[in-house]
Amino acid sequence: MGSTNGYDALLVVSFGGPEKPEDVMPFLENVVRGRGVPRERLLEVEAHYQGFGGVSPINQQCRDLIAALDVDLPVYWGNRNWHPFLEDTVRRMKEDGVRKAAAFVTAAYSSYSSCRQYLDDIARARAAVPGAPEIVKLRHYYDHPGFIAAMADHTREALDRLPADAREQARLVFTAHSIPVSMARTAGPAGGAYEAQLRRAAELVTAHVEEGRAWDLVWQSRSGPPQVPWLEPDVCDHLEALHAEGVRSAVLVPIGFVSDHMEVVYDLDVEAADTAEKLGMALTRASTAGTHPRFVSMVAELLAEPEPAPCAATCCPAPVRPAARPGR
Ligand SMILES: CC1=C(CCC(=O)O)c2cc3nc(cc4[nH]c(cc5[nH]c(cc1n2)c(C)c5CCC(=O)O)c(CCC(=O)O)c4C)C(CCC(=O)O)=C3C
Ligand SMILES: [Fe+2]
Repeated sequence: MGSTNGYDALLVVSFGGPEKPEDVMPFLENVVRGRGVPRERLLEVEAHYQGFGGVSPINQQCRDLIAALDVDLPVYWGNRNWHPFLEDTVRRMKEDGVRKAAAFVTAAYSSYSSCRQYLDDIARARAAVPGAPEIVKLRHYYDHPGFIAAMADHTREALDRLPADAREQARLVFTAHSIPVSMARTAGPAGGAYEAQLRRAAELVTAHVEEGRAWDLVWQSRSGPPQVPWLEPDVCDHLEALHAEGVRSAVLVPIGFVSDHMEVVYDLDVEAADTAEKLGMALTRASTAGTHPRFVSMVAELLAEPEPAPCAATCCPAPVRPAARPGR
């Protein structure tokens, strides 16, 4: 599919992840630089990565998505936190003569972490490369029919993986990365957009799967210092609450992510699965959009849309972080 907007390249922008054990700590230090994440939390998360051989799945998932794309443009890939770094990619784009690229970010929703921070990453990379191409971030796609169709298909598959007698009553438990409550309040042009968009996507997916089936939206992968409030409830606490209400089966739907990266395979497939087993609940997990054909074709459709208006400068502001206490 061609582009009507004068794009001469597509840039896939992602989070990045380590691919060998010795890269895990330097990667994590990039992620949390200046963000007040306690050391204990970092060491805990390091153990999750080392438990998977020091390899995050996310980079390979970006390669797979790029390989699956059917677009008539050269495709580049740059990350926020690990190689290939965005700045190196933007330099290569400039050397290749790219003048105006569309950026597809592997995050579908509004918030500082899922939108503004990527815009800032792109701006910083461009500032470091004299003559850098113009880079236009494609719009949020949480409600795009391609994303919704992919998630609905994967949710149906996960329902089918439940024991037959557990399907009828199974709750759909949509999950997304928790963020600080203060970040959630200021997400999007009028605030609250992260949660509102997630609710909308969950509603659309449920309507495609089975109108009227009960669903919830809960949070996973909480980070940050314990005294700072983040969105709750956590998915594991929620499974306990459901169990106490008499619910005996659930399908986890990681609607907040677009690939089965570490947050999904550790926090859901290890931790939440463990919680469900202890409770005696039947639990399956839907795959993320990944390389589902409708998700892949969505990228080409976004490229063909009229160029999106840039986000207002006041949209999804950077959080004001409490100054680190002395001795920390
Ligand atoms: C909204 C959101 C998304 C979804 C949008 C998007 O996809 O961008 C997301 C994705 C991801 N988060 C990831 C990993 C991590 N996130 C962390 C920490 C944090 N995430 C936050 C938010 C989000 N994160 C926040 C507010 C923090 C606190 C620090 C800060 O204010 O920035 C930490 C630090 C350690 C810890 O967990 O405490 C890690 C290691 C990976 C990679 C997985 C892999 O390697 O496969 C991915 C895709
Ligand atoms: Fe994160």
